[in-house]
Amino acid sequence: AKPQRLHLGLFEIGRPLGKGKFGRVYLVKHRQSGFLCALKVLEKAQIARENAEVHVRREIEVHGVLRHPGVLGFYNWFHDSRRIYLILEYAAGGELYRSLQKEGRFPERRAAKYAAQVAAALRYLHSKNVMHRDIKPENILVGLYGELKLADFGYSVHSPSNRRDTLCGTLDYLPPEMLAASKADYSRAIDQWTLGVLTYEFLTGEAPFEDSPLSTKRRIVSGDMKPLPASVSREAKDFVHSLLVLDPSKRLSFDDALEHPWILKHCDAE
Ligand SMILES: Cc1cc(Nc2nc(/C=C/c3ccccc3)nc3cc(N4CCN(C)CC4)ccc23)n[nH]1
Repeated sequence: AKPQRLHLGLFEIGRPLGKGKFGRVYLVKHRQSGFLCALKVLEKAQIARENAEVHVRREIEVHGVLRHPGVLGFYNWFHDSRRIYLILEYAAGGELYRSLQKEGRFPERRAAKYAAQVAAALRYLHSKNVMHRDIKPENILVGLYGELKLADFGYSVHSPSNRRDTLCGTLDYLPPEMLAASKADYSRAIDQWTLGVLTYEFLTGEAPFEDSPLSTKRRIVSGDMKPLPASVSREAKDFVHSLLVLDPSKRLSFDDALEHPWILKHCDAE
């Protein structure tokens, strides 16, 4: 049969799940199949007011090509005169940051599993030359089986495959380092740092450099993170410290992170 155009009538609207910047997210059921999805409703007027057309276009363009168990599914989208509708995967476990808030911090086994899932999802994003740029517990949802799903690709961009094609004019005068690391490498290093911050937060319930605004900056640039509690294992400390390295080129790669003793200790035995 000819695939019919998508419209709101195809869905039975359920409870609101949350309110984002440009509109609400609802739990909905696709009437025909009974399939549960999350419908993200964006008000066009609100998008225009915030001059966020590019932002929304990017979210659709970037999220639309991603398919990975650690990335929230983006099924399709449609619009009418007043709104844009994104049909997204329904993650039945809710928001990760609420679990972290409620439990204070996670046991090491759970923190290690989560860190491995985020590392695998980030490695996938980079294989697609996508930089998320906004990884934090607030942007991570939990699936039905407790698996993590990176969500909210509004800030993400397709990082150019390498700096060369973003440079105009001759390459002759460029210093080696400008040609050496491609943009993707830089964004990889950014997400490696973020994985370190996230893992620290899983283990302690706090961010490693959390302080008053001024001293947070000072702490970050000097790599002066708040010490992990003595109760945290040596392997966990080593994992976090291998990611929160000031020199971007010296941070643990996602491949190495997934082979780290702390991860293998907790992730082998399913
Ligand atoms: C896009 C999406 C969301 C989603 N699932 C859920 N989103 C949000 C909160 C969503 C939200 C959206 C915008 C702004 C703020 C929050 N809250 C949820 C809460 C859930 N429950 C059921 C599980 N309980 C432990 C906590 C409450 C389940 C799924 C949720 N799947 N796909």
